[in-house]
Amino acid sequence: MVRAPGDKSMSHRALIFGGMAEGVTEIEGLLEGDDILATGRAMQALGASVERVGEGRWRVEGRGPLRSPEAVIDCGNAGTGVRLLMGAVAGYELTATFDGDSSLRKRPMKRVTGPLADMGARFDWNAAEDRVPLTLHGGGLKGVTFVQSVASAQIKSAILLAGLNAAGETVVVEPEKSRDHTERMLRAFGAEIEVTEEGEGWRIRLPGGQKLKGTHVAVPGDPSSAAFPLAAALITPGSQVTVEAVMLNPLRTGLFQTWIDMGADLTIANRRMAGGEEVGDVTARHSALKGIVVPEDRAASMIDEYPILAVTAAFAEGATVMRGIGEMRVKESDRIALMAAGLSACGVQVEEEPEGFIVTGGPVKGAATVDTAHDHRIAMSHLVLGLAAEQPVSVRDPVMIATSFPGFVEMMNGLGGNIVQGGAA
Ligand SMILES: O=C(O)C1=C[C@@H](OP(=O)(O)O)[C@@H](O)[C@H](O)C1
Ligand SMILES: C=C(OP(=O)(O)O)C(=O)O
Repeated sequence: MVRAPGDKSMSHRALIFGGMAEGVTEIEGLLEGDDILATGRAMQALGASVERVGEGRWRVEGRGPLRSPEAVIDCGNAGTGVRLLMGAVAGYELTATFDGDSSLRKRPMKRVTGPLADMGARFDWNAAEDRVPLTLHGGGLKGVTFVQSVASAQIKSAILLAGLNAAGETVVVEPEKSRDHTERMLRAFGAEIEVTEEGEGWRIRLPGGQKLKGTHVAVPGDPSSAAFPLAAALITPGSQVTVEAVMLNPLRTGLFQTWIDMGADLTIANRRMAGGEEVGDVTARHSALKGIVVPEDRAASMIDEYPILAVTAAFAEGATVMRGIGEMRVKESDRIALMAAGLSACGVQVEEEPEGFIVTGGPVKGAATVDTAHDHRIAMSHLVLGLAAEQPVSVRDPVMIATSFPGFVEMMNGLGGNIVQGGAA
């Protein structure tokens, strides 16, 4: 039995909301990964008090309106960090410059700066349009109605956070549902927020001029991280792994359903509530998987999980068709291209499409050194593949694993894996 690190989405939000709130926020189970530590430093630079008081236990205290930081805010590798922070600060009278690593500098930012500019924030592109580094001038916002064209919780969250300090009402219409951690956690911080079902998605209404109140946040285990040890069990003969206290928010569990559809022996026990979310202990046993066509309307609920799904598909009988996932190309790397290249190098049959890919199972040779382009999920996916491949697999640049899953190598080796760190790449 192992425990996955704290959920990354909830950890960013707990630090940001805590720093915007009046009073003290106590967090337990915080993911102490590099993405989150960068968000903690950012909130501190913006004037909040952010203090580690024990393992995974943090105390955050808002100190009035956020203020202009003295230095550039470095969000590292974190898309969630930079986009939510921009939304959070946009409602305050301040100027802040945001930057990140070479991966973050390639990711689109207009999807968030566009609606924030409609609300009244101003932006200077410091290097290239649509990219960090950029400078944000906040304050004087008015609420807007924004209809999402991509199902993105990062965009939705940035607009809602800006809306807290805007004049009038902010409305976000999502034609397709994306993870709802912001809506749930804002409520826990005392915010008034109304969510109504609309078609396949929902309409979210948030009155402006609201103050958050500090609270207690218990962060459950991250299903996106739990996916790696569970995948290892599914593809390695004789294996069984249980990950305890995994968050089971239905907007995050598309992968588990997909594996079950592929014939996986995956069971969930001890369902209970923790930190406002349902959690459960998830057990995977080595299974004879078969390829399927993954329903496209499931994409938002498993968008970060396609790399590891593709690995398990390589060990399945037949083809697994993954489509409607063009968003994968604008994550920490172009994940469709990187997975296609990595799997092909390991002897797996992959067909790349503009907005998806098809993986056909068969013997997985391994015996390759794979590029990860600063992407934690590409690195972890190929290391898991290596556990069950005929010959070992190496990954370049594995240091990014620490952004979301510190202790990954130790956990996998504790479960019987043989991942060796260091050596020639
Ligand atoms: O809001 C969040 O915490 C996240 C939203 C998703 O991104 P998009 O909003 O770009 O879909 C996801 O890929 C990311 O890892 C975390
Ligand atoms: C896409 C991811 O994160 P982010 O957008 O925060 O960089 C991820 O963790 O897979």
